[in-house]
Amino acid sequence: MAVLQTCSGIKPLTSLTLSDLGWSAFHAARAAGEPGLPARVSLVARDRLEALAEIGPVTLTLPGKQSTGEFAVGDWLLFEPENHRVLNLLERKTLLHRRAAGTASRDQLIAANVDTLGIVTSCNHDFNVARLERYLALASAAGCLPLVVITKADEAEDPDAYRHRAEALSPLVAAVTLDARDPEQIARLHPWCDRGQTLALLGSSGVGKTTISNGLTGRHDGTQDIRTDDSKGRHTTTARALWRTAAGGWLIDTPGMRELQLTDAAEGIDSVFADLSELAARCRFSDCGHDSEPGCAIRAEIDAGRLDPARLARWRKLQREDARNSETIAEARARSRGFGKMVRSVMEEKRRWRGD
Ligand SMILES: Nc1nc2c(ncn2[C@@H]2O[C@H](COP(=O)(O)OP(=O)(O)OP(=O)(O)O)[C@@H](O)[C@H]2O)c(=O)[nH]1
Ligand SMILES: [Zn+2]
Repeated sequence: MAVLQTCSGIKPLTSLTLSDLGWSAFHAARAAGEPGLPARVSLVARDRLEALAEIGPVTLTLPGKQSTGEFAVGDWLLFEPENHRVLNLLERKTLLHRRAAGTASRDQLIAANVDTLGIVTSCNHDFNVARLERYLALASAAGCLPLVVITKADEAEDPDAYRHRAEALSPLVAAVTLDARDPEQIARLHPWCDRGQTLALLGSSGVGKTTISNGLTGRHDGTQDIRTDDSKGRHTTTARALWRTAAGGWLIDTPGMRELQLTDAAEGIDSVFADLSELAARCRFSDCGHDSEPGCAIRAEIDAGRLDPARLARWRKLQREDARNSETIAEARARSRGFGKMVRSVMEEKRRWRGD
C-alpha cells in the first residue's frame, strides 16, 4: 500500500530516528518508564493503524474493543514489538478536531501533534480577514502556531500588501507570499516542515493546497490514492496520511482538514481577539452585550475611532459559531447518555417481565 513515499536524497523510512519522526522532550516525558516502542500514526483505518517506528513502517492493531476512531494521524503511541498491538496512546502536544458532518453531532479527530497550521489563501478575492481570523482561532485552540501562506503572488500587483494585512491580525502570525508552482519559492516554507517539524494545510478550494503539498513532498500526483476501510465500507481515500517533506519533516494531509469548523475554540477566539476580550473585561457589566450598555469599554473605543466596529462584529460572529457547535456536541453527548439510560431501563423492565 503506497501510503508513504520517500523523496530522493532524504533518508528512507527504515532509517528514521525518533527525532526524525517528530518525537520531542514532551513525548519522551510521557513515555518514560512505560513499556513498548514508540510509533507515529500515519494512517487511521477502521480496523488498524499504520504507523512509523524506528524499525520502519508498522501495521498496528488495537486490543479488545478499542476503536481506531480514538486515534488521529500524527499521534504518538507505544506498541508491543512482538505482536504489534497498541499499548498506550501518548498525550498530544496539539490536536485538530472538528464537528463531524451530518446530523449526528460528533467530535472527529483530524490530526495530532501538528506544530504549524499553514493557513492557505491567495492574493485575490479569497483573501478574507474574517476567514483568516477564524482559522487563526482554530490554530490557537488546537495549540498550533499559525503560518499564513498567501499563494498566487505572481498574479498580484502588490503581494506584500496582503502579507502586511495578514501579519497585522495578530503578533503570532507569520505570513509568506509565493507562487506555489515555483519550487524555489516553495522552499520558503521549509523552515516549517524541516527535521522533526509537522505542518498541516488548511484553506478554501482552489487556493493551492495541493500545489504546495506536491511541492513540499516531491509527490507529483495529488491523487495518489490509498485504499482504506472506514465505517462506510471499503473505499479510496486521497493521501489521508503523514507525508515526508523534502526538507526532512512531515506534512499531514487529511480530507477532514478542508472543512474545519470551530468547536470548543472559545480560548482560541479570545487569543486572536485579545484586544477585545481585554477591553470587555473592563466593561461595567460582566455580561455586557457591547451594544448600548453604560460603561461599555468596547463602545468607548469605537466611539473614539480607535476600534473598527466590523472587527467587533467578526468577533461576535465567531463566538456565536463556536457556542453553537460546542453546544451541539455537548448536547449530543448528553442525549446519547440519556439514550443509554433509557435502553438500560427498558432492558431491565424486559428482564423483570421475563422473570430472569
Ligand atoms: N498563478 C498561480 N497559480 C497557482 C498558484 N498556486 C496554485 N495555483 C493554481 O491554482 C489551481 C488550484 O490549485 P490547487 O493546488 O489544486 O488548489 P487546492 O487548494 O488544492 O484546491 P482543492 O483541491 O479544491 O482544495 C491550480 O490550477 C494551480 O496550478 C500560484 O501561486 N500561482
Ligand atoms: Zn461592553
